[in-house]
Amino acid sequence: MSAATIASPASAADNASAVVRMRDVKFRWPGARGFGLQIDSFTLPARAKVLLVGPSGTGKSTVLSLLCGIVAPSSGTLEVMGTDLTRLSHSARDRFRVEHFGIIFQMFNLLPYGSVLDNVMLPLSFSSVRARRASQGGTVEAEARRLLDSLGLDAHQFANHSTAALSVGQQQRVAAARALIGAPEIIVADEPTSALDRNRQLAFLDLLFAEADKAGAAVIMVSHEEELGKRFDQVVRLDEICRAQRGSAAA
Ligand SMILES: Nc1ncnc2c1ncn2[C@@H]1O[C@H](COP(=O)(O)OP(=O)(O)OP(=O)(O)O)[C@@H](O)[C@H]1O
Repeated sequence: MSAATIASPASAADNASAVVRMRDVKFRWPGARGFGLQIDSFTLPARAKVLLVGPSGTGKSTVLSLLCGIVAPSSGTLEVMGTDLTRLSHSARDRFRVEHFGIIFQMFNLLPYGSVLDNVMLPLSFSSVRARRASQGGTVEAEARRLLDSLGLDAHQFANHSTAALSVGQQQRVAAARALIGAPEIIVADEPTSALDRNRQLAFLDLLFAEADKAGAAVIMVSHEEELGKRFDQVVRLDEICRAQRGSAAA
């Protein structure tokens, strides 16, 4: 296997300010025949936009789950913002995640009975740091509305709508605003554009990146569509950074 390190053009400087560093990480989903993977080295520089690509079922979402502490490696080092997540308890990882990560899930995971605004402001209930940042320019509601408008969903019209009544594209904007509110340092996005046509995909990425830049956030996005890579600083193929293992207890 080749061990590849994600690095932007100014590699030395970026490495010094990397937001994620993974080294010799091993993980296996439970069960004797569970899928496992091993990541030798992976570095996400601060403020970088990185696209992680690979065929379906090869472990892209699993890498994202490891990276943001939803699951824990069995061995190795996983450093995020200078904190080794492998040393944190499950609940400490949960607190750490909401503070430092904005996550756009593949199916968006919006609260179906909450309003658009309820959904966008949800992370602020769990992170006082993000709540403080979100209120810097006024109120947190004003910031939620600003993000929705900026991402292409008219807040005046939709703020109090139930998210269950929104189109997929509209839900995607709500999920993105929820990830961005309070300026977490890392935005993780799992195939958020797969339901859109190419023009809408690219337009959405432009809006997402403009807000991520404003917040100073790095973005790591997973997709099986390598052509989206032209919008990113770096495209990384999953098999460049990790090997998958099935059915043995090696990992
Ligand atoms: N929650 C889970 N429990 C057990 N095994 C899982 C779980 N999630 C994923 N897996 C296993 O991990 C393998 C990799 O899945 P993963 O979702 O990471 O791949 P992917 O590359 O993101 O796929 P896709 O592009 O289809 O979303 C799957 O084949 C499955 O066997």
